[in-house]
Amino acid sequence: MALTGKSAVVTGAAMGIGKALSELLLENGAKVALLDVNDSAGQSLMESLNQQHGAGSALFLKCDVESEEQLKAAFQKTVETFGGIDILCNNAGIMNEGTWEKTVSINLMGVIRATYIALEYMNKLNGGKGGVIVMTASMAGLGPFITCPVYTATKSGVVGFTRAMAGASEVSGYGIRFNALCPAFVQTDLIANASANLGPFSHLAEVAGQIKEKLGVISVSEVAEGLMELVTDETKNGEALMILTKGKTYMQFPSLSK
Ligand SMILES: NC(=O)C1=CN([C@@H]2O[C@H](COP(=O)(O)OP(=O)(O)OC[C@H]3O[C@@H](n4cnc5c(N)ncnc54)[C@H](O)[C@@H]3O)[C@@H](O)[C@H]2O)C=CC1
Ligand SMILES: CC/C=C\C[C@H](O)C(=O)/C=C/C=C/C=C\C=C\[C@@H](O)C/C=C\CCC(=O)O
Repeated sequence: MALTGKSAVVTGAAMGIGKALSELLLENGAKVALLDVNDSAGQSLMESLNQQHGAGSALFLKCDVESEEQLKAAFQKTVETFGGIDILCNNAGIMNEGTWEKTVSINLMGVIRATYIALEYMNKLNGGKGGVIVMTASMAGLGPFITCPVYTATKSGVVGFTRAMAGASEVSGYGIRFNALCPAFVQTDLIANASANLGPFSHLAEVAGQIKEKLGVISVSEVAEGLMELVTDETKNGEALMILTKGKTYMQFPSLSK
């Protein structure tokens, strides 16, 4: 999929991985709706990106993925502004084992909620043009990350939802590809604040640090490059792309049909 003239929605776009995803999509010619709860960061990012890429290239919309109403309004405004939605990056997420219900609400329910709203515009069966939906999951979605069981559960759910939607879309003819990005540790505020957010597993903070030391930390740009592969390679559907310090590789899942 060439990106020139395409329009993308990125949730959690104001900082970290979402900001890098948005920047790379714009650099490749897409228009981007930046959805985030952080009003000040979102507004300043929009102004900066529009200075770099031309007025009207980026649109910040304050939006909490926990809110059906705010998501519906943001998607509607995106379609009114850019003419449609070709790409959705379900990126917004937190890691907080102390407020685990909120972690589930944002990381898993928010992904499902945004996906279903996007389908109203993207699904060819609804008159849409099709496109691609990429979830920012995690390596913790592919194997248990013992210091944050609820975060692991949300990311495992995101991977499962992505793969099931990929199959449903292919069989139904939605014209939409679904893929998951599964980074290990990435240098953002999320991991900078992680040890304070382990809740009942705070005693395992040292263990988390040891895993991080062992696996290393990657840059947000490396994650954004992975996104571009999943967005532009139209053969990719139902994939989980692992992004590690040693490079990118696709998860090989056991086949249930054999
Ligand atoms: N940093 C890491 O090591 C890794 C992060 N991830 C995932 O990447 C995604 C992005 O995380 P980071 O960039 O690291 O975090 P971050 O904390 O740097 O950025 C997250 C962004 O999402 C926004 N956000 C939070 N709750 C929101 C909500 N309810 N609605 C809308 N926006 C909201 C924040 O305001 C912030 O701008 C998350 O889903 C995270 O689980 C996955 C693997 C590794
Ligand atoms: C304490 C910091 C918490 C979260 C930070 C960040 O958001 C994140 O998601 C980091 C995840 C890092 C996971 C690191 C290792 C996970 C290892 C195993 O659980 C999965 C390993 C292998 C499965 C895939 C495979 O190679 O077969």
